[in-house]
Amino acid sequence: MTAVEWQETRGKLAQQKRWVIKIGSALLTDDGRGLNLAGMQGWVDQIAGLLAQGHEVVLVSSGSVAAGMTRLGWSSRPDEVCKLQAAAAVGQMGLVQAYETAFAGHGRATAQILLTHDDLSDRKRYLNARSTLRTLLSLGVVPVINENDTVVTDEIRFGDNDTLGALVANLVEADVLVILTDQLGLFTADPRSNPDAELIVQGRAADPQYMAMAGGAGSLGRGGMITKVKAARLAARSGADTVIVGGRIDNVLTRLRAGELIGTMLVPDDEPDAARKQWIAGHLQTHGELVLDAGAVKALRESGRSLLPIGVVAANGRFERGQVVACRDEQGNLVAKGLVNYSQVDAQKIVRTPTKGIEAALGYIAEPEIIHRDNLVVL
Ligand SMILES: Nc1ncnc2c1ncn2[C@@H]1O[C@H](COP(=O)(O)OP(=O)(O)O)[C@@H](O)[C@H]1O
Ligand SMILES: N[C@@H](CCC(=O)OP(=O)(O)O)C(=O)O
Repeated sequence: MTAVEWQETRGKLAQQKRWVIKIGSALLTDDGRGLNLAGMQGWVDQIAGLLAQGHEVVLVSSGSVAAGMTRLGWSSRPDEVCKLQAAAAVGQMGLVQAYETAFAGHGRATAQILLTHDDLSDRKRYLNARSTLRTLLSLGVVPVINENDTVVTDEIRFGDNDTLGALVANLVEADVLVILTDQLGLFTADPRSNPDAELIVQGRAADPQYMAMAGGAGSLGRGGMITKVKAARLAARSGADTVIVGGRIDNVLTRLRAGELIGTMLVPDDEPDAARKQWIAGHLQTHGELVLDAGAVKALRESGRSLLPIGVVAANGRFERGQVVACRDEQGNLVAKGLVNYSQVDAQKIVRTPTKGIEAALGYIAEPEIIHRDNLVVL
């Protein structure tokens, strides 16, 4: 790949609306001495700038265990899980307090979201997390996400927040995942032990050579570069680019947006839209079906609209909210697949119903659409 091609790819960042930004322990904890408040203020100022330019930002932030250790006066990381969980609970307070204060200076509200693996593997909770995050973004709020360390056990933890960042990028279908860390990016070998290692500027997330180059963590972080390269691969599944970059670089986020060639950019093999659709279509089985009238088929096929209950004539089979259903025309041809917002029982009650009639029919309204267009793959 040539320098001109690199530059072209970086130029896309300014147009990429939805960013997930992950800030790692190695940066946040000021080498173990509590939270790096000055650093946090700097990233928040830059994120506020991104928001003002029309971007949406989800922040995935580590730092709870390290912040908790300082608050509790512990100088070394304990081995016992219960102590780590206690430290996380104490430290998370300081972490969100620091973000809330820093964002308030820009007139922005923040929202704390603590997730576990179960939240993302259970369909219903997955869909709820997704719609809450989308709502927060539409309100201009900055979600601040961390793993719910207090309730997870070793077997089920993400452990590192790189993986969590990538799954969040899948969840919100982000355009780009930015991983801020303590090195300038991915090097051909761990620069701590290989001073001659060279920075990778750009490559394909799926390229196996990057896994071979990546080593483990420094003293504070959990995952090292291996989990960052894996995260880039995961993020690519829903079409997101990943940039691994030094969080201590002056104005790092602003400069990334301006297209500067800093850090390492790892891109998906497929076009983002194709990857995103494949992801929705491929990672879930279909459970039941919705039968669409001709107007709804046209709205989906020709105008890329969401599917509203008014255009649905029947809901067949057994499905729950959050499962994938097949959408067929009245002749039985497959038109689309998508994540449905209502169970079969409720969907059947609102067929042919205008949006304003949903509440009267069900006694509640989950979403105005039966399938949102972001969750729909037209085939
Ligand atoms: N090929 C590599 N390029 C850059 N850093 C590497 C590489 N291999 C291993 N590392 C290590 O990964 C560390 C960053 O990961 P980690 O400590 O988990 O940070 P974070 O808390 O930001 O996730 C670096 O400090 C570095 O020592
Ligand atoms: N959830 C943990 C973070 C785990 C962690 O350190 O992850 P990472 O920043 O990826 O090395 C915490 O807040 O302390």
